[in-house]
Amino acid sequence: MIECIDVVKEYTIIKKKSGLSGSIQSLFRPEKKLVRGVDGISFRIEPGEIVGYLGPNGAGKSTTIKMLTGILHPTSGTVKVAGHSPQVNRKAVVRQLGVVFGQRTQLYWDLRLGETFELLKRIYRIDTDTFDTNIRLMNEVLGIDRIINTPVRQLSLGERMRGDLAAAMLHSPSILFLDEPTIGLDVEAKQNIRDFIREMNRTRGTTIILTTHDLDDVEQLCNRLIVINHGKVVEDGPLSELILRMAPYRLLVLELSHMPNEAALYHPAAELIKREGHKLTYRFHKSKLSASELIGALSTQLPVIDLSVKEPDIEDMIREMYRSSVPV
Ligand SMILES: Nc1ncnc2c1ncn2[C@@H]1O[C@H](COP(=O)(O)OP(=O)(O)OP(=O)(O)O)[C@@H](O)[C@H]1O
Repeated sequence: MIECIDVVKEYTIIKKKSGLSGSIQSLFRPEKKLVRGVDGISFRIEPGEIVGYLGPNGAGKSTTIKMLTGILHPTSGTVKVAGHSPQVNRKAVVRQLGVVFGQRTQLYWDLRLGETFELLKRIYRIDTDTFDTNIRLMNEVLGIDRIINTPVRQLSLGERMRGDLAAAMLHSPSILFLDEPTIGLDVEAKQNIRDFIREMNRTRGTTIILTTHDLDDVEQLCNRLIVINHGKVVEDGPLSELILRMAPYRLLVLELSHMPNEAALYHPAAELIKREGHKLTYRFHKSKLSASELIGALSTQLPVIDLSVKEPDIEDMIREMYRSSVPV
């Protein structure tokens, strides 16, 4: 459904020279340099997937999305969306796509939200039945009816995002690109947006590609992550697999009523990594031992009064992924 094969995108930049004479020289005899925004990426996304497309700033996420939507042409390699090249057959691709940028609205600032929708109906030539059905659905999942008569410029950030998402879905696209859809929103508004994304994927089978720096989005929504850094794909797989590979441990924290003898603290498959008063922290390998097995075994030999299991921190894991994928 979406395919990139060995895609490279080069940008030409003017090399800046230092000092006033350098600046003047650059003006008359600019020295050009090629930089790679995307450097040979390949992946395939099947219909109905929710994929997190992650990477640090400047990794090449926007460049990829722009090529998939036909805004940019790859320098080399193949890009296919729903069987079409976005560069050759942009119209056919655009019909399949909804795109939302969290940082800037695609709505018309001076129109009421409802008027914007009417305009999009004409631009996309959406038939009245489809339009009415979609407006009804957007009312149910995004509460659009409460803001439909408000001029776009008066909408709050969360309302505007709901408007943008509804606008992107009016022509029933099969693919939705969401660029930072929860940026700047409060906890409740973020939750609304995530519910909407899940709902579109569940009820309509919409394929969703999400670029985000919000790891709660990733945890709550994405079946799969593609991580890029310096224009190359450095990870591609389910979040659970990445976690197991990058952070295979869990922690069990036990609080005891009193300290028993040393031998009782021992478990053959878990390492006691911290002792603070009557509080003990064990580290164990997730694939070798379940938390309930460990809790069962230790609570027979220890006077446990409280416990908690801690999962590895996804933020740490992603940070490590970005750090370790820097080319030397
Ligand atoms: N128009 C352009 N001209 C020159 N270089 C560009 C251009 N657009 C992007 N780049 C460069 O290409 C690389 C990838 O940029 P891109 O915007 O795709 O990254 P990104 O992952 O979307 O980053 P961010 O998270 O900051 O939005 C960066 O080094 C960037 O400086």
